[in-house]
Amino acid sequence: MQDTLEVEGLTVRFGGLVAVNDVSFKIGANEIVGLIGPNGAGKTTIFNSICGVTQTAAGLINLGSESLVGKTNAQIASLGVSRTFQNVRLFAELSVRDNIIMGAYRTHKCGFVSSALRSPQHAKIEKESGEVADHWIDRLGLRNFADRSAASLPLGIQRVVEVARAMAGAPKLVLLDEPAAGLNAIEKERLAAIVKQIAVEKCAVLVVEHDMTMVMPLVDRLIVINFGFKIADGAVADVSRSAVVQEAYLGV
Ligand SMILES: Nc1ncnc2c1ncn2[C@@H]1O[C@H](COP(=O)(O)OP(=O)(O)OP(=O)(O)O)[C@@H](O)[C@H]1O
Repeated sequence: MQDTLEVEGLTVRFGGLVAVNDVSFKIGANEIVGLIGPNGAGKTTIFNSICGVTQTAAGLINLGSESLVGKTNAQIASLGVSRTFQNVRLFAELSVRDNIIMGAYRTHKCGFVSSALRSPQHAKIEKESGEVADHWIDRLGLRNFADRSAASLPLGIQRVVEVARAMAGAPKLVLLDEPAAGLNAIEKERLAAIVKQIAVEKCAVLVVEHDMTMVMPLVDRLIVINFGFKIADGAVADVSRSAVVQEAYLGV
């Protein structure tokens, strides 16, 4: 079976600095993979390359049969890559439901004129997007918050809303950028359970996270980056036993 994401020989340069050096990995559907490494290792740069935010110097990034290299962030999103942010980026004044509807809209191509004139096509999209939002509200336990503004909610709930918004776009790949940042232990546990649920949706998940207490039980596999190089890729137990990883990452 074809992998959802295939990264081959990815290299990214910032002037003279090689931030990502010939990195290759694959992620299959339903797989949750952690991307870890010390500060400045190159994790965010890999993330941003997949999203089309950072220009690559060399290598392939394929989502199924589609090449993502050279595509814009918006094109990549419409091909099926969703993400959440370390600093939650919701529409603060909009309700939880409307935030999630925004995620569902992304899958539709309805022009400005059609929207402005409230054409039958636009009405249909609006109805479908509402149904998708309600599905994710119920699925991720957000019903009690659906009509509240995003800004009025605790960070732990806002992160769940971001995941729901990402899922409403029916992605093939979800990128989670430090989802545990700022959460307490209970919120982390709840979010980890939710991430496990979304992987069941034939969705591949790539998580950048420093918090090992959240990552270890969550992921199927760990990829470790150090100074731009991939130094390990395997099951959590194997990677955490690796001498190279312990030396580089844990400073042992
Ligand atoms: N826009 C940029 N211009 C120049 N250098 C950059 C840029 N973005 C990142 N870098 C450098 O590239 C290297 C990799 O950075 P990156 O942010 O990808 O690491 P990281 O593993 O995500 O680190 P952290 O865990 O601290 O977020 C670092 O040396 C960083 O200083």
